[in-house]
Amino acid sequence: MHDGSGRIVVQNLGKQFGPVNAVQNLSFTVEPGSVTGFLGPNGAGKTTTLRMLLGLVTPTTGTATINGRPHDQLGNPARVVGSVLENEGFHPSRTARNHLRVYAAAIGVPDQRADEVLGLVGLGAAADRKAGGFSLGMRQRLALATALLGNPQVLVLDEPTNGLDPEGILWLRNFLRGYAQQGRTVLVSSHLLNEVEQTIDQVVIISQGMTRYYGSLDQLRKSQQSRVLVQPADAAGLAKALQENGITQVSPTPDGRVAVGGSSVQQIGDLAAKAGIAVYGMQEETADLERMFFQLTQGQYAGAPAYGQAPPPGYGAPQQQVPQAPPGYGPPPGYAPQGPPPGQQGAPPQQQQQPQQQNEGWGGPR
Ligand SMILES: Nc1ncnc2c1ncn2[C@@H]1O[C@H](COP(=O)(O)OP(=O)(O)OP(=O)(O)O)[C@@H](O)[C@H]1O
Repeated sequence: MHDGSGRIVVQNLGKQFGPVNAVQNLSFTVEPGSVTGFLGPNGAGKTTTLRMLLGLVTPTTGTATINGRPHDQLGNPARVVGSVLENEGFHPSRTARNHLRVYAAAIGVPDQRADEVLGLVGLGAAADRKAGGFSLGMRQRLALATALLGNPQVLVLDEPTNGLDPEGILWLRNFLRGYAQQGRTVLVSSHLLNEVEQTIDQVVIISQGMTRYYGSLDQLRKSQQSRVLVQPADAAGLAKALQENGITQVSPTPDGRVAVGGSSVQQIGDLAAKAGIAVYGMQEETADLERMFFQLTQGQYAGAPAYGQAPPPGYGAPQQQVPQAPPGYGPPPGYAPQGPPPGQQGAPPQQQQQPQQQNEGWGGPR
């Protein structure tokens, strides 16, 4: 029997399709009570990983378990895990209710559950309409309703925001957060951080089939320090003056400026004046999570040492095939090519939003 924990554990998972390494040595844990984003660009290996988790693809290496068991050992898996994968088809001439009743019968739940889940996803009014005439948003809702039939403890959704309008994304966000607040597990893949950023607590970022970051989104956010870009008459002289005054996060930029972290415009200006170094311009750059996501997934950036010192903890060249970067940028503290940052695994869920009415937006009945 499975352990009923609601935990997803992926360990050293790999999948090779002929010469293609779709997934390589992937490890992460998804805890119940939270929404975890599974993020990466197109072709990163997200769908392959989810399909291995759901028993649809056999791993080349490693394991993927739900409640301590691989999918094929879950007994009646639809009662444990509900999933929506990309491109799921519906019989076009079957009504939404009948579609659900077919699936309900297959997993041994009563017919009336079809109407319950239609209500949950806001499709109650469209129960007798044929799925062939549904909008993309309505089809997404119907797919979610199908996943909910078995009242599963775990939900796994592959790119659920694809094709949704902003209202639909908001609806889905509230629905998923509400689901996790009931102590259930939600794993959502996406190639767009900004579409799921406000929905997720934890994040697994992959690229080229490998883990790039695994931990809480809050920690990733906190690692995003703002910095000041300074254009001085004497870059090396300014760096020296700053370092002598305890400001150590100083590095050159490709365009000849000096990037300074952990300091204010005023403080830098005062120290430059004291050292007799003219400053022609200063620009404050605020934290940008999207940029960090891009850096982690595209692998175009890696840290460079600052003036005369080692990079700060967590900064520096990643250990896995990530090309070179402009100086001054690097993966955040908590960057984890092969696993979670210390203390991040199993972090307690942080829920902030209450579920709202579940019948608005997302291409609802027309
Ligand atoms: N059945 C298959 N046979 C051969 N190669 C495959 C197969 N399935 C996936 N791949 C390859 O594995 C890699 C990862 O694909 P996957 O679909 O898992 O990525 P993804 O992150 O889900 O991308 P997307 O966001 O575009 O759906 C890609 O290079 C893809 O072409």
